[in-house]
Parts: sequence; structure tokens; C-alpha cells
Amino acid sequence: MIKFDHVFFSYDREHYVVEDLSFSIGKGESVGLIGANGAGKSTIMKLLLGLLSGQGEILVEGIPVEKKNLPQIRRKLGFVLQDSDNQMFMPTVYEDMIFGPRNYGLSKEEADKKVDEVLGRLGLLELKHRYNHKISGGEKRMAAIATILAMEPDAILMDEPSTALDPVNRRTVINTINSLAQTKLIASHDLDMILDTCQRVILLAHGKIVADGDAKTILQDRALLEANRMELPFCLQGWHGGK
Ligand SMILES: Nc1ncnc2c1ncn2[C@@H]1O[C@H](COP(=O)(O)OP(=O)(O)OP(=O)(O)O)[C@@H](O)[C@H]1O
Repeated sequence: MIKFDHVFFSYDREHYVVEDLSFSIGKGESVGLIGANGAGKSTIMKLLLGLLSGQGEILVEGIPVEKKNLPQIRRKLGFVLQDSDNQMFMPTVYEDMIFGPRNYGLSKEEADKKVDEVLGRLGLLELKHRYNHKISGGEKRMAAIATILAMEPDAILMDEPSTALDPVNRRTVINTINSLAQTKLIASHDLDMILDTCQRVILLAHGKIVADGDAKTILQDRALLEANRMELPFCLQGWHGGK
């Protein structure tokens, strides 16, 4: 579904933020992208969406991520941004949610049905006609996730989906992620959420892969995590806080 083949990227043309990166993600896989601040997680998401371009090849379902293919690529990939303010740009949640499905050819009735189905599934029907500038940060994040789900992409990229969510909404997001059949790539520092949602983890440092494999194995490796400015997930720490 997703392939990076010897990808290099630099913002300043002096040092690489992504360096000789190669990995593949199969259809239906759920992969956690973890690493310290600045490791390159968001940059990888942006390269995949064609918002940035570097050297090497990136493919989505065999289609190269390059300018002429971007409409096709972006139809396949739903991206939940780190900052929901940049994602919700219409006056109301409903208008944001209906925009994608209508744009992709659904009738108003079909799109309305899709919006109600997704909001109902997430327990968010109350937000439907609220103004985006009058809902809380966490509510906006939930609405942003709902907006992406309404578009039914083939793969979902999420950059810190659990940030700013209260425990109930965080659990709803985890359950929703787990209920989705789509391919998922989730960048996060919330290792408990990654453990709950991903079978595979890619650990990055300075734009390179340090570990790639079974999520439970990597997320239990305290020495590996600590060497990369992370801690064991809370659920594995015990009451001593992992000491
Ligand atoms: N627009 C930019 N211009 C220059 N450098 C940038 C830009 N955006 C990011 N960087 C740098 O690229 C590196 C990777 O950043 P990136 O945002 O991909 O990391 P990240 O792993 O997503 O970090 P975080 O966990 O803090 O969100 C960092 O060193 C960062 O300072």
C-alpha cells in the first residue's frame, strides 16, 4: 500500500532530516511511527502526502507520489493533522464533514447519511451543527477525525491523534482506529495508544529507522526506548513508574 524506497529529504540543503529511508506498509496494516521530538515523523507524513518532496521514490498503491498524481494519491490517503485548526476550515462541523464526500461525487442525501453514520459511530452527533470556532480543542480533534473518516480513504495517516483528548474521547479514538479495516500509519508519543492500536512499530531517530517490527516487542524494550528519549508505555511500567 505504501512504499518508501531510499528516500532522502532536507529542509535546509545542509543536513538530512530523512536519510536513506526504506520501508513498506502492506494493505490493512496498522503501524505506529515513534521517535523523539524532531525524529522526522511529521516530515515522513508530509512526504507521503506530497506536501514535501525529496529524493528517492515514494509509492501509494504503486502510484508514485509526484505532482501530477497528487489528486489521486490524496483521494486514497486521509490525513488527520497534528493541529486541528488547520484541518477544520468551514464554519460548522457539518459543512467540513460534507465537503469531502460531496467533492468525491456523493449526492447530498448520500453524504448526509455518511456524516450521520460517522458522527453516530463516534458518539458525536451533538457536534454536527456546532461552529468550529466555538468548540473545544478536543472536540475539534474528534471532529477532524470524523471528517477524515467520512471520506472513506484507503489509508489513514494520523499525526498525534490522541493529543488534547480527555480519557473517554481518547478511548473512543482508540476503539475507532481498531474498528477500521483501512491501512493506518499513526505518529505519536502516546505509546500506550500505539500499543493498543498498532501491530507494528517503526522507531525513528534523526530520520533513520532504528527498529522496525512487532509493536509489543519494541514497546517492551526499555533500553531501546530510553536510548531514544522515550519511556515504557504506562501500562507496562507498574506502580513504581518503571524504576
Ligand atoms: N519547515 C521546517 N523548516 C526547517 N526545518 C524543519 C521544518 N519542519 C521541521 N523541521 C526540522 O526537521 C526535523 C524533523 O521534524 P519533524 O517535525 O518531522 O519531527 P517529528 O518527529 O514529527 O517531531 P515531533 O515529535 O516534535 O512532532 C526537526 O529537526 C525539525 O526541527
